[in-house]
Amino acid sequence: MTDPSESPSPSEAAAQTGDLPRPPALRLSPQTALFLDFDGTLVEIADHPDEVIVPADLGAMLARLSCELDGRLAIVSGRSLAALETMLGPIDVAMAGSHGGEFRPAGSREVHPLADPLDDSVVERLSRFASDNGGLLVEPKPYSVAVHYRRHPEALEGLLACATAIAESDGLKLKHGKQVIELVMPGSDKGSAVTRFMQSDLFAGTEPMFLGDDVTDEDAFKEMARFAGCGVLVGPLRETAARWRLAGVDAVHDWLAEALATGASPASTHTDPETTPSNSRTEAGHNQ
Ligand SMILES: O=P(O)(O)OC[C@H]1O[C@H](O[C@H]2O[C@H](CO)[C@@H](O)[C@H](O)[C@H]2O)[C@H](O)[C@@H](O)[C@@H]1O
Repeated sequence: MTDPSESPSPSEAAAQTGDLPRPPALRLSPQTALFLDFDGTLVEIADHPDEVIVPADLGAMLARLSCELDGRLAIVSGRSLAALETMLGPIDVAMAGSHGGEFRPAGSREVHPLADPLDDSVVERLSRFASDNGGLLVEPKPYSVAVHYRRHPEALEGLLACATAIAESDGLKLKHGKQVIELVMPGSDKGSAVTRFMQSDLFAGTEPMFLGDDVTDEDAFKEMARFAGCGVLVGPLRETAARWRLAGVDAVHDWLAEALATGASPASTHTDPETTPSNSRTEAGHNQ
């Protein structure tokens, strides 16, 4: 039998193989909390935000997982809660939207703001830039705004200058995601969203896992350390605070489906002694 103490930790394995290991099987135990990003994690990236293909069974699978975890599953997205509900239908799953600007607990459709709304003039100024530069897509959300340059890569430099100027004059935070520049209220990100959930009675004391693909998910990966949890990078390897990696959206679906097929295991946790490091979980750059 393998002695777990002789198995490499994720960071040792990463150093040996140049990659992050696959996460251990998800166990649907009372100690587990699960946080899932949406775009690039649960659905493949598409050319336009409205063009993503949502698998027909995704909402039902998430609802089942949430039920097995007694509500300790949350979708944490840059999208608005309204957009997530349009994509997934009226499922009873906890969600945080607009990069931590708003959230709703499981079992409720009531939206709780976590940030102040953006001033209308922010969207107006970005919309002016967008229409002057070939019609970039502006996606206003209740607590943030995104400008997509996927179809206009030539506009990136000007967009960055425009958004940086607005961020500085209005005291906002700029996020640069996948072919998108976003402005959000300061203090609002995926890390603060995770903390909001982890401080609730339902999530308190559990070990969280956060699955995400984008650099905006790094705030949440780093926050995992506060709660003895770990991040799972979805997609190609890059510099990250995540400890594990799944190759892409299909691998995420398989990993979640395996957990449902195996069923609840009340006495166990998702922690796997062979892959869980005993040292600090925040160290970044181990895959540089
Ligand atoms: O946190 P997420 O759930 O990953 O949301 C991040 C942003 O996702 C959406 O934009 C991204 O996905 C689009 C559809 O695949 C793609 O066209 C775009 O280039 C990506 O940036 C969404 O529109 C944004 O509001 C989210 O912040």
